[in-house]
Amino acid sequence: MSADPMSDAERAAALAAGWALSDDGAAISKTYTFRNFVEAFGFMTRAAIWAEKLNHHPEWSNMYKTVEVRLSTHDTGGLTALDAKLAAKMDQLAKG
Ligand SMILES: C[C@H](O)[C@H](O)[C@H]1CNC2=NC(N)=NC(=O)C2=N1
Repeated sequence: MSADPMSDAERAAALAAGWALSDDGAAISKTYTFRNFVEAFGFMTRAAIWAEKLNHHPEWSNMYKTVEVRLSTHDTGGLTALDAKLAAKMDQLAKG
């Protein structure tokens, strides 16, 4: 699936939503903190379903009630519109 490079507007929106840009500009990352492990894992379950729908998958790790997420488009080695789309969807899903 080819994806357009992430636009300046999409990057600004992600940063405004609390995502951090990597030093090389090729990824964005964010740590979500939930009330407990079950809510953290429920978020991951919901996000996994959407990642599969988008065919765009996060690099993430879960420690108890936190979920660390890193998004990048492996096929292009940088940030694309798919990363912006998945980031926005994850933010929405994190609200429960
Ligand atoms: C073959 C499969 O469609 C590709 O490997 C997809 C799967 N999920 C993906 N996820 C991410 N983050 N980047 C990709 O380039 C990517 N490519």
